[in-house]
Amino acid sequence: MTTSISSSNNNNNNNINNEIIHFTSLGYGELRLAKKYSTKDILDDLFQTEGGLIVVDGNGEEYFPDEDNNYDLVPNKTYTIVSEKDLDSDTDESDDDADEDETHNEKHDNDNDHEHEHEHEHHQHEHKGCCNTDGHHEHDDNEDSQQCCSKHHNATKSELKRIQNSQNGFNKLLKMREARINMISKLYKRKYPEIFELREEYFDKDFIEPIKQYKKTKNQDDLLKALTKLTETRIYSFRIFTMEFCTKLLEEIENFKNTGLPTARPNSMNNYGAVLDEMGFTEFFKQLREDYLSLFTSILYKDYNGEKLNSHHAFAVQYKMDKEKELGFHYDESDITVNLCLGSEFTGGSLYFKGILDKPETHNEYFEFKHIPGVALIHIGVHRHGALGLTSGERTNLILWLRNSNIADQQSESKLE
Ligand SMILES: O=C(O)CCC(=O)C(=O)O
Ligand SMILES: [Fe+2]
Repeated sequence: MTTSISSSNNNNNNNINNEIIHFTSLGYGELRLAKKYSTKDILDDLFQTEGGLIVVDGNGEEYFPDEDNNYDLVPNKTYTIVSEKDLDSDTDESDDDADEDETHNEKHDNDNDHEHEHEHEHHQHEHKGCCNTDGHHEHDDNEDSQQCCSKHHNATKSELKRIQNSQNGFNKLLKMREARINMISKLYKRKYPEIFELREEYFDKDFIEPIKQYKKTKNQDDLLKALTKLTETRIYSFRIFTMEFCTKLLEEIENFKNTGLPTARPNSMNNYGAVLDEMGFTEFFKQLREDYLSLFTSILYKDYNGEKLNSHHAFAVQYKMDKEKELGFHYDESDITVNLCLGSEFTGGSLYFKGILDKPETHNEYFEFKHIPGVALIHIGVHRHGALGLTSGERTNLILWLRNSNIADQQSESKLE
């Protein structure tokens, strides 16, 4: 069975894709939001600017709301949100900034003060989503492989780190997430409400039968029949959900995106997709982690916290020919990752693996895996990997970052080259 996304039978939500506005905020990530939701009150809430919201376009021009609280913004353009409060605290800490400038100039001999100033301004006003700021530890010398020059990134990296490392910055990120979740839970009309609750009937029989058998026999070999071992570095493939469920989930994600409700970037590297936890799937994935996936991880990945998973970040990544086709070489901010292809139709886009970060003896590995709708992989989070370019169609994958951490849903990912 092939999966395809239908936009014609969306219930209640009109397709308003062409009215999406892109917002970026210094140090606090990016957001897609329908024009109809881009009012002063909503933006203040989503960016936690406490009334001190400033909207600036790519030329540095400031926008002001009309009497109905609306801004005259152009769909598909990127606007920067600045908080008056953050500007104040930036001025207070200008001494620190000067120190950081020196560090920056050491790294880039050809930088001068003027260039730096320009980079800084460029970052504030024209940041197009090339490098999210969520705790991204980048080691990239190859500027060609990035849309965004690393110089630009580094110009503000220390500053962003400072913001994010501070307790205030972290609390603000949490509040922003809470504001998105509140808005979505009030306004989102689910296309398939039943899939937000984990039911046994959604599992592929090749996944659930071995689990049932294992519960009777307590024999690990019975459980592991659900998985196929692909490499000595512990990459396994398995079918987890039925194709019918995968198709519904894919349509639900598409439906959500078409509403124009606030959509954060899924992680620091993927630009397109959605955070499933924010859509209302947190309980679903918590149950999946605790009652099902942990059975496997506690046997297979003891040395990577497989027995101690207590949080997750569930998101979808999307690749399209005219948008994002590939994903750079990186490792995940997870202990263990599950990656399930949902569809729809595509060629290319294979996943490749090149050894585990903390196991140098594995670094000459090269393993390529062709994504197949309905088939999942499970691997160690620091197993270095990337996705090759799509050659046609569209690909959406569900990614589950499983962690032992007190902090659920921290979004980051580390780039390697
Ligand atoms: O596109 C893929 O299948 C891989 C995505 C991935 O590695 C990630 O989001 O961390
Ligand atoms: Fe990844």
